Amino acid sequence: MAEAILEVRDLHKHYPLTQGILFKKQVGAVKAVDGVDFELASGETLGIVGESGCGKSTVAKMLVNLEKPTSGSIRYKGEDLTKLSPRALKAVRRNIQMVFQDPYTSLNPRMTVGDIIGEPYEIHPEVAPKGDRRRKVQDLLDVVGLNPEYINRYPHQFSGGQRQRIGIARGLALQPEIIVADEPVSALDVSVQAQVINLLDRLQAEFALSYVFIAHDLSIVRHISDRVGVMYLGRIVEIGTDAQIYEHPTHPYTQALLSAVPVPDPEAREHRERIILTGDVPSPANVPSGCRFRTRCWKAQERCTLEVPLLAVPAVYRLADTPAKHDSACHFAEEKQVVPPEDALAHAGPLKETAAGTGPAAEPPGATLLKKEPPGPGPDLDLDEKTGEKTGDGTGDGTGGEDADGGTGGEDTGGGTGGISKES
Ligand SMILES: Nc1ncnc2c1ncn2[C@@H]1O[C@H](COP(=O)(O)OP(=O)(O)OP(=O)(O)O)[C@@H](O)[C@H]1O
Repeated sequence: MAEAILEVRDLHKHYPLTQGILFKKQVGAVKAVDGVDFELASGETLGIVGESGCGKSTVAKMLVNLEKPTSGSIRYKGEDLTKLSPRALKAVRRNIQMVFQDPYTSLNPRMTVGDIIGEPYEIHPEVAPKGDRRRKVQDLLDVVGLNPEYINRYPHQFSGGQRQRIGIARGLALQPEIIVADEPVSALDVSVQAQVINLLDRLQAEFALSYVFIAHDLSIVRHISDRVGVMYLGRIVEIGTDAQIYEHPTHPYTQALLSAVPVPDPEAREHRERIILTGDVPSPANVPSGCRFRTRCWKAQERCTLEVPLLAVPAVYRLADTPAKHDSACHFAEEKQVVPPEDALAHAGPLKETAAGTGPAAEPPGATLLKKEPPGPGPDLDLDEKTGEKTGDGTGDGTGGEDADGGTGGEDTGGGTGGISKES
């Protein structure tokens, strides 16, 4: 891995739970983030996936200093951001910017697009002197595929995809090195998601950006990420390259998540195995002892109640030369192919259907059920990208009806196709 630009160690965010009105007494804590470790190399994309409530957004907020960690360190080029003075932090923070989930609520409706994108210059005037700002903002609009002439328009005059482009332009304004994107496409129409993902891909190459890309959609994360970390209840339980995680997962939680990913090939879909987890995710205010996944894990044994599994290469794979050799926080980590490898989909034979409890413990309470997934709809990610992305010239985001010109439909009928592509 190239040199780490960002290093996160033992990061915690605990929100106190208090009781009493006059005399508040802490009676517990919501352990939103409870010991997260990862590195981000220069120029790479680290995807973070996990179910709602597992702490992804809280990690993102701590990376950009919107939340203060309870403990742990966040090192940017070796400097611990949690220990910097406010003044030093302000200078360093410029290099780590965030793109938010919902472009409908994250842009101030009373501000023009020019003011929204240029607002960071008020805090960091050294990046763009006053006389230069309008031109800089217009350049940014152009870079994200919007017409620079729309600088005086308001957010409501843009479609969802266009608004997210505005959010991305704002994120780029201070020329950061790292972008933390928290579910950047989940509020968008599926037809627009691919365009925004492709834009992020292009910008990464153009500006040598490193991304922390947070999402719950595993297909999108696989497409954009070089490495992927899987979060469960405030911790990363497995981390590795996208091929290691998707094709050679060793943690039961990752395997269960992957088994729910839609498979486009009907034949592969019919033969793949579906793992259905029983029970709910425990409350982050009441985390199970030992392995936090044990209450839903079909492999759980007594050891899992007593010992917290470390995020490390499992002993069985330590000396092996296999893609299963990557960090996994499970006492009984074991490789299991859940989805056929991307390039083998066309030739995939039937995946063996195994019974729950093939691990060390057979059929414990709360066992996972294994059954074949009924044939369902294919993936809903539209892989076509429209090349004509500027508005006002008859092209746009494909959402229809939300013409930045106030027109109807029309603008969103961009021409050629691109499609998501990834060099591996
Ligand atoms: N300010 C807060 N006070 C108390 N609890 C909080 C606070 N912010 C988040 N939490 C709790 O911390 C946990 C993690 O929340 P977080 O938003 O980071 O999860 P997430 O994985 O990003 O989920 P989602 O995808 O739904 O946003 C949740 O249980 C949430 O209720």
